[in-house]
Amino acid sequence: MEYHIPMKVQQLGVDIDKSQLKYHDKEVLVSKEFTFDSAHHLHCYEGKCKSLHGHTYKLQVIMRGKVDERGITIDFADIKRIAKERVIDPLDHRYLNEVLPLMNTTAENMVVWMYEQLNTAVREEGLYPQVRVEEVRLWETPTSYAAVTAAMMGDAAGER
Ligand SMILES: Nc1nc2c(c(=O)[nH]1)N=C([C@H](O)[C@H](O)COP(=O)(O)OP(=O)(O)OP(=O)(O)O)CN2
Ligand SMILES: [Zn+2]
Repeated sequence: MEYHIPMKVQQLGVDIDKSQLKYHDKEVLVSKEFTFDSAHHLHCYEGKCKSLHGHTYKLQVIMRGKVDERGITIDFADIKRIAKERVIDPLDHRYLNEVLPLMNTTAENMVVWMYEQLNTAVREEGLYPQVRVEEVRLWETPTSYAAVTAAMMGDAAGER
């Protein structure tokens, strides 16, 4: 996204040159966390999780990109909007085996699906061409999570 900031900007009441602004252009990770509640059961699994049960899942979305002249990589509000539209709202208070594409609803399979949903949204919107999904983590319980990174998905810098 292009922001037109006057060559002279006011910071702390002092006019400074844009070239004096520190830190824009540096790459930074930006992260936001969400929770949602869903029911599921596992197939091909012997243990308590073969029966219908529920979790309060925790999702962490980590984006990576250059800091713009406002000092922002990607607005936290945009991460929230994208995650809600593409992941949280379709899954919250739903039966996962019914709403997800055909898969065993393990944390591993779900986190790959989530990464793909988020990555597609960021690319399709084009609001932040310099930003990409760097890592997605999905906690099924407070002590168990699965994660994928851009490098694991073949989307790391230089691979695109
Ligand atoms: N590698 C995976 N193992 C298990 C998954 C999974 O998605 N990936 N899922 C389950 C079940 O869905 C289960 O509900 C969660 O398992 P578990 O961590 O064993 O559940 P607990 O309630 O015992 O968790 P605590 O935080 O230790 O209380 C099983 N395995
Ligand atoms: Zn479970």
